[in-house]
Amino acid sequence: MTLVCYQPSVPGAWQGRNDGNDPDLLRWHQLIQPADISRGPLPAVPAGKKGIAFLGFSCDEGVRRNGGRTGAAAGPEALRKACSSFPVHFEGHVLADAGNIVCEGPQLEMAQEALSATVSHILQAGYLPVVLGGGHEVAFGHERGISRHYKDEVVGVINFDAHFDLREPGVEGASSGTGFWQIAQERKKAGQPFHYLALGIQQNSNTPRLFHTAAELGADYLPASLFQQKYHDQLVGAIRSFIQRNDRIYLTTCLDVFAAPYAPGVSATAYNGLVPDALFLDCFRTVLRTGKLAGADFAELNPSLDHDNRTAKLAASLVFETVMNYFLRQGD
Ligand SMILES: N=CN[C@@H](CCC(=O)O)C(=O)O
Ligand SMILES: [Mn+2]
Ligand SMILES: [Mn+2]
Repeated sequence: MTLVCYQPSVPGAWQGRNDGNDPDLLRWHQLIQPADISRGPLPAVPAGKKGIAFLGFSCDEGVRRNGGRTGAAAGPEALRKACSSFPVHFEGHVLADAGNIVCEGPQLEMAQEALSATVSHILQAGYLPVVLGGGHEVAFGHERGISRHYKDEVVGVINFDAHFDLREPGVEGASSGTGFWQIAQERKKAGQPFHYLALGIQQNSNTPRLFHTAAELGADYLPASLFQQKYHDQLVGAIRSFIQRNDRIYLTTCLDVFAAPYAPGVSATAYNGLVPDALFLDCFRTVLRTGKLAGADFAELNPSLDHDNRTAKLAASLVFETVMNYFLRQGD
């Protein structure tokens, strides 16, 4: 595959604790298969098994254009490190590392196009793409790649985020805050519906204009204030009914949806964000267990602002959830 902005995974990206080579001692770094997809195909997935391909999106330009605190370009590297020592609780399934799409300087649109092409290549190879951001401008490229692959299907977008990211591009163009508005426009052009569910929206982080745009575009959202145990059934019910309206689901998690003590390593921290507790996990797993998941990503990790790697570890735990639920989901 010919690719711009592409770098294969660097040697040493996956390193961690080693307890030995017996199958019941293995960790992800011992099993992951690095692939240079500019030179050859991803490894074949054995019959009856599943594959997940990680892809880094190393980019600061979206957050820079959005006036935020840059540093998310180092997110993929930190996330790989934080995932490296996870134990292997599955057999026969393939974890591959497809490398990185790198945004050089201001070339955001080119990097997003490369991301889109690579995501659709990964899907074509029978893998689930799990994209490691990067700022939330990762969403536009990732979703375009999924929609490119699932041309005739309805792809719903589920975004765990404090923000709508429904801004219209400004003088500098697209940014980390415009992704879902851009997706809505593309859907309109193609005569397709825009199905968008934002979870964890903060009133104190979104202008009335953004709430208005959300209403105009027919976006669904559940505010952060609803994330209380007493609303458990309402939350899970709303997520389930959104999923039912779609053939495929693109899941994106903006790490600033979490409260600052859990996620200090993001551009825009939220003092009153979600707590990554059992209630959140139930909501997150409801999406992962649908059988419709077409891709997942984790955005806005900024290692230069992190404390004790806690944001990286939280994001890595969600990657672990994604892998476990995708590989071990019953009924397919
Ligand atoms: N991807 C982040 N988007 C937010 C950032 C807000 C901020 O930097 O305060 C937004 O555009 O609203
Ligand atoms: Mn956000
Ligand atoms: Mn966001």
